[in-house]
Amino acid sequence: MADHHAVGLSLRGLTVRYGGVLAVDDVRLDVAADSITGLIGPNGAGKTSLFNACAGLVRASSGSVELFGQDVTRTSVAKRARLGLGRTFQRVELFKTLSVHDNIAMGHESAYVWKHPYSLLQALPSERRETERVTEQVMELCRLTDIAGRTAGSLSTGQQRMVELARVLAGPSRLLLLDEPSSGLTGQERAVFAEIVEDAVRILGLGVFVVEHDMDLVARICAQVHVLNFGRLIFSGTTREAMASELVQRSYLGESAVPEASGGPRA
Ligand SMILES: Nc1ncnc2c1ncn2[C@@H]1O[C@H](COP(=O)(O)OP(=O)(O)OP(=O)(O)O)[C@@H](O)[C@H]1O
Repeated sequence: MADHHAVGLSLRGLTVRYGGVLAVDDVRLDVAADSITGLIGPNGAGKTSLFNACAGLVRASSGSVELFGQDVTRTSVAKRARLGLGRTFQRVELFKTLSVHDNIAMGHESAYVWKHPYSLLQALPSERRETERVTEQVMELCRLTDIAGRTAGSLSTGQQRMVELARVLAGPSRLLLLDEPSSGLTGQERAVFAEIVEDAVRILGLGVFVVEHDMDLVARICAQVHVLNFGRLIFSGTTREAMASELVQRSYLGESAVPEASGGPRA
């Protein structure tokens, strides 16, 4: 990684085992705090396991995870979230009967609910005003203002993904883990999603670490990529370098997944 980038997430010797399965094997990588970094690799390469180890959902068998310079290897999911780690999941999970606005507001309230563990009703007026301000800002950023009153359950998959992103952005996150954010999105929605993530990074000053199979999207938004294969890190560099790397091509990209200059068919 270029020296001028502050590091958001730093993995050293990270290893994840499930019984006899070595899912993540001695991975060392850095994720910038102020740009978008991709994590790619074939099915079963260990991408989700690596993400889960970053978030604290699975335990590292060995090695370490640092978040903004603080060792969080043995820290709970909730504590990592409070330290600024946010994540979205492959399957969107929203409160289906609540409005878009209220889903996003809850993303902000969850940041201080631990201060008032018994009831959200104890939130101070100043906290409520702040929740409203942040919710409006994030809805605007994610282009959701027009559908603020709709219930989440009535939205298309693409819209639900935007709401999920907005909900995470409304929280205290400074570094986001996005797991296959483009799955279920149309081509048009992918383009909009890419713009929104880029806007969020620029305007809110975030780092993003994204697992994504759509190489067009990766090539468009990621400054750096890390490539996993059989749990091992086989490449780190710019997306352009990854596309040009024979090792990456051979182990992962194949012909059909390489985006064509003309924007040809996707894999
Ligand atoms: N809970 C588990 N118990 C046992 N083995 C697991 C478990 N989760 C994942 N694995 C195995 O660990 C390896 C890495 O899986 P992982 O899901 O992390 O890969 P991935 O790159 O995210 O794959 P995909 O792109 O298909 O989501 C695979 O061999 C998988 O079968």
